[in-house]
Amino acid sequence: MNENTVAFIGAGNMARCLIAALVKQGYPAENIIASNRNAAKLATLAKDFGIQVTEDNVHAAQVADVIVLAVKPQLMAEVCQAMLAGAPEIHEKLFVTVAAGLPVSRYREWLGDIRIVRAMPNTPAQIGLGVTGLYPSQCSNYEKSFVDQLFSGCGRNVWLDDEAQINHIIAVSGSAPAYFFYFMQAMQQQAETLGFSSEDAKAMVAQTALGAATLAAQSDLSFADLRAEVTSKGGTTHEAIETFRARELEQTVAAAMQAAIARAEAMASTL
Ligand SMILES: NC(=O)C1=CN([C@@H]2O[C@H](COP(=O)(O)OP(=O)(O)OC[C@H]3O[C@@H](n4cnc5c(N)ncnc54)[C@H](O)[C@@H]3O)[C@@H](O)[C@H]2O)C=CC1
Ligand SMILES: O=C(O)[C@@H]1CCC=N1
Repeated sequence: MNENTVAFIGAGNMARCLIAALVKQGYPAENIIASNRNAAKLATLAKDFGIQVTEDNVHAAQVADVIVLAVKPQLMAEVCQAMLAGAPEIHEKLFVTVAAGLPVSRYREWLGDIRIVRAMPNTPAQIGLGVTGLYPSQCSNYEKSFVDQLFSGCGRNVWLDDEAQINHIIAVSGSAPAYFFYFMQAMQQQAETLGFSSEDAKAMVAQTALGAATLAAQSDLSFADLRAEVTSKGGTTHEAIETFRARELEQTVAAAMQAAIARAEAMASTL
């Protein structure tokens, strides 16, 4: 499978995470090509990972066996239509898209009756600790297993039977690293208010998050039971948790996740 050439169309944050994971898992760098409008990003990718780079999307698509679409959803129509105009034969290749919101039906309007996997990774992919939702359409078993391998270095893959679930995965894992970063940012700010240096505050918050996440991932206990282990009756944690509860943390989290889903659904109809 490693002999397939993989082209990334759009070489921003997400493409960089995926390329980092691929190269780390031993995918041959010479079989990866990234195309981008911004030459500076390409130079950094070439230097960091030894991959091929180009500013010509059509060239990248032509030399590839698998084309990973990684531009912003708002640019996807223009990028796909320009690629197909430059190289009509590419509609025979396997496409993977990481864009939020856009359904398979839109790609078929732009590229013809293509075989495609919608993927929803997240940024911890770059250190092999990501979650990727995958929804295949008209793909062979070989193609599905190739895509599974492509994302396996990113962390955990979750294959979906229903395309609507991709929007749910956005809320649960695609967008979710940002929720945790926001929570950690708020904690760091308060730690600094308490007198810790910015460096110490960040290190303490990150280490606590790492410890809690690792413990939760390795434990058979539920999140509620793990929380109970920390919470002494009449103690400090109880006061903190009751403050979150009084300010409706659970309802806030649910509303934020529903807002992410609603945005993805709106993108499907407006882009
Ligand atoms: N950042 C994230 O956590 C995640 C992002 N995604 C999806 O990944 C896609 C890319 O997002 P990011 O990497 O965050 O954005 P980004 O803005 O970092 O990367 C997009 C790249 O596309 C390049 N570009 C713009 N027009 C182009 C063109 N005509 N041809 C070639 N390259 C062009 C830009 O220069 C930029 O480097 C989006 O569709 C997003 O929905 C999916 C999951 C997670
Ligand atoms: O914010 C976004 O739209 C993208 C999709 C998931 C994470 N980032």
